[in-house]
Amino acid sequence: MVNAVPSSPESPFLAACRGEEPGRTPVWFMRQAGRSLPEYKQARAGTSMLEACRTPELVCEITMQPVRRYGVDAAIFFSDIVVPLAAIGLDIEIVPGVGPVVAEPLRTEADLKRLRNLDPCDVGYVTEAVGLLRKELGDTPLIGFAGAPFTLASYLIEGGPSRDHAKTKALMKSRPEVWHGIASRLAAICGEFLRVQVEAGAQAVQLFDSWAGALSEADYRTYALPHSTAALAGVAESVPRIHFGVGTGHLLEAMAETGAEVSGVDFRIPLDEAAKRLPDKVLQGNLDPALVLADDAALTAETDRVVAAGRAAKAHVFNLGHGVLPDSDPGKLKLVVDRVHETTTR
Ligand SMILES: Cc1c2[nH]c(c1CCC(=O)O)Cc1[nH]c(c(CCC(=O)O)c1C)Cc1[nH]c(c(CCC(=O)O)c1C)Cc1[nH]c(c(C)c1CCC(=O)O)C2
Repeated sequence: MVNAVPSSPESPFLAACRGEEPGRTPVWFMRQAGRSLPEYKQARAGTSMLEACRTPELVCEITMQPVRRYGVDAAIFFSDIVVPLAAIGLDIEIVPGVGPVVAEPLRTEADLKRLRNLDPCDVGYVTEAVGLLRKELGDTPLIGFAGAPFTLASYLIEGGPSRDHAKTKALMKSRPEVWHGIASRLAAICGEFLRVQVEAGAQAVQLFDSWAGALSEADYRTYALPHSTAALAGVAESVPRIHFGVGTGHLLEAMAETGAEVSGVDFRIPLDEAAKRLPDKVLQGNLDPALVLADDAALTAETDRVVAAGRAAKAHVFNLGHGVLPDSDPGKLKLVVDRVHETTTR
């Protein structure tokens, strides 16, 4: 008889995502790779953000940096939400300190044809980088991700980052058929981008609808929900799906209707309150990223509070309520990881 290969130790992150009781509360951070790490700044020196995303060895190195330094329970693939848009030929740049900037914003029906489907060959560097990472990561799971249609559309329609998303909302209301055309094409692109990552070996995905909080619940349901649902459908049944937005307390139930197994909660809503509203969902969150800049006593107390509130959920994946701020001290993030692990290991 052939000896069975010892199964790898159960990942606390994947167990929690499935709604099972993990051996400890898993923790990872949105934007855990990036400017808060000196080794990131060194690795990125002289390479533009998009160029870095297209260089598999560099993607692998940068993705691994926070895993090595913090001992987090999951890695997030180093890329950006606009990578698939640049890959289909849109002229997009990521400007340091600003964000994605689009040379010719989308505004009219004629612009629809610029949103062609994503072919896996367009992002061969993603497939290659995920393959490298699976070997490097061992038992640590890799999270793939994409931007949701509304958040991507906002960059494409506004031409860059926007506080009020005014042009996007105006287009939505005055030309709904153009809006739905743009958003459904973006859904196909981000669904394909997620599929590429999962097929290459990502064991979970996160859909970032960072700016969905700018919509009322009624508008979210009409203009965003169907497209986010379509984007996530492509990887349903294959891996756990996390869904996240900022300032989306009024949208928790509506966003949960996309079918994602895990609901990201930003820091404005306590996890125990979110758990009451979403009893069937695994919750991810929600330490205020600003607290990482507080003193150790305040940071530890707040970490403990989030862990305690998370016990009300079906299962809890500890995270920040939004991405790591660039001024964060990596030592403080390590303190958070260690505290969560020490206080929750069964
Ligand atoms: C809205 C959004 C974007 N990109 C992303 C979102 C959704 C998440 C969120 O709400 O923050 C998603 C993203 N962007 C990046 C990741 C990598 C994985 C991770 O560690 O989380 C992820 C998951 C790398 C990145 N994406 C970007 C950086 C900084 C680039 C640099 O180092 O110069 C990183 C590490 C650039 C980027 N790209 C974007 C912005 C707003 C910026 C910041 C611009 C700046 O302040 O310089 C668009």
